[in-house]
Amino acid sequence: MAEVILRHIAKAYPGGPKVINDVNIDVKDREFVVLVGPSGCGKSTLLRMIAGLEDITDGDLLIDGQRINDRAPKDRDIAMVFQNYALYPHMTVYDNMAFGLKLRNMASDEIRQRVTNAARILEIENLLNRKPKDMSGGQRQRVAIGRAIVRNPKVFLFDEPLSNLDAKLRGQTRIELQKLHRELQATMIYVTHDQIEAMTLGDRIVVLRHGDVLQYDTPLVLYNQPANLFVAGFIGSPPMNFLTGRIINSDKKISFESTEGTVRIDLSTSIHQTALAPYEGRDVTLGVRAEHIREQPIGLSQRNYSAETATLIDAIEHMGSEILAYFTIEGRRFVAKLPGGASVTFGQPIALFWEIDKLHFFDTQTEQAIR
Ligand SMILES: Nc1ncnc2c1ncn2[C@@H]1O[C@H](COP(=O)(O)OP(=O)(O)OP(=O)(O)O)[C@@H](O)[C@H]1O
Repeated sequence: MAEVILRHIAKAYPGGPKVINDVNIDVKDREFVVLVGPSGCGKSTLLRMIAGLEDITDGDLLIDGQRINDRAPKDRDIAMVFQNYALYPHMTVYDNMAFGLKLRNMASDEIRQRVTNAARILEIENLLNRKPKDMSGGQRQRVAIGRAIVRNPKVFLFDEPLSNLDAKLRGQTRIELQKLHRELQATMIYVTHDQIEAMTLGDRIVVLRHGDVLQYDTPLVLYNQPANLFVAGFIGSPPMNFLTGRIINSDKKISFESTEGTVRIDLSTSIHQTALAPYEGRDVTLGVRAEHIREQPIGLSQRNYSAETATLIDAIEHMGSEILAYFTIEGRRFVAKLPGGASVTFGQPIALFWEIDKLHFFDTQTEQAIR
């Protein structure tokens, strides 16, 4: 069992403002939770507080119900894997992995068994006699993870462990980390600034900004029901398209009209109607994902797509199975994800349809989703 609970956790560095404000997170036993957010949002600070490498200014940190705020890092039964691997350059892989166990006076048979087992899981058995300088970045990263595994900790912490790897290796290692998590059945907390890494690895994801948790939920909920503009724009690739405007109500028909009036969408038969009714006359921001803009409204019932939006495609990216088609509305760049076979040409006028029930609306002032 290893359940980690952060209750009203706050952090201020000496003489500075708060960099973590009242954070509440529960990580269930065996869960893989990812902390994600832009640079400086406080994710490393939060992880280091869990590891015991930073003091906690306020709040309670509980592991399996025990408050461990003041417990030394070595007594927390937590292992951390760092971005820069932090291997000892003069030691072999075996000794790097065995070192922490020797310090704990573990019997050498037990050490050998643990190191061999970790090396098998990570498929680095043939590297045990190498020194770090004679290995690739990906291999060094495995050794760093192996050093955590041999300790058999209650909780694994990862601080951007893949950021020194090239794109291809990052992709492969992501899949290996998923397998590792399944095999070890351990609680893992993982920090990254990369939303794709967060989406592919996390059972649940904590989105942080300026030391606040903006949403904590599963990848699919973050993607399909972002709680606010920030999460909507941060999660997803390509990012969600946004258009500012207001809700108008004429002849008892609710619709969205963009600020400059070039887009008007009848919402009167949509799922948004009830939630948007109180917003009549107010500023809202419409969000639409690239895959919900279509070249043709095939497969949608009539009430489910917008009147066509006539536009000019100003850039095209052929991805093979799909085409990213870029266009501009009221000075904002939009992107539509069209099927690979779609006949779109640069500079040609095109009519695009928006899936109405898949649109998102946000209160422009509070930035919160309107539901
Ligand atoms: N030792 C320190 N003393 C004072 N302020 C610090 C210290 N370490 C971090 N900070 C500040 O705390 C805030 C959060 O930093 P932190 O490193 O946790 O962010 P992060 O989200 O991990 O960013 P990055 O992705 O760039 O590593 C930042 O504003 C940073 O400047």
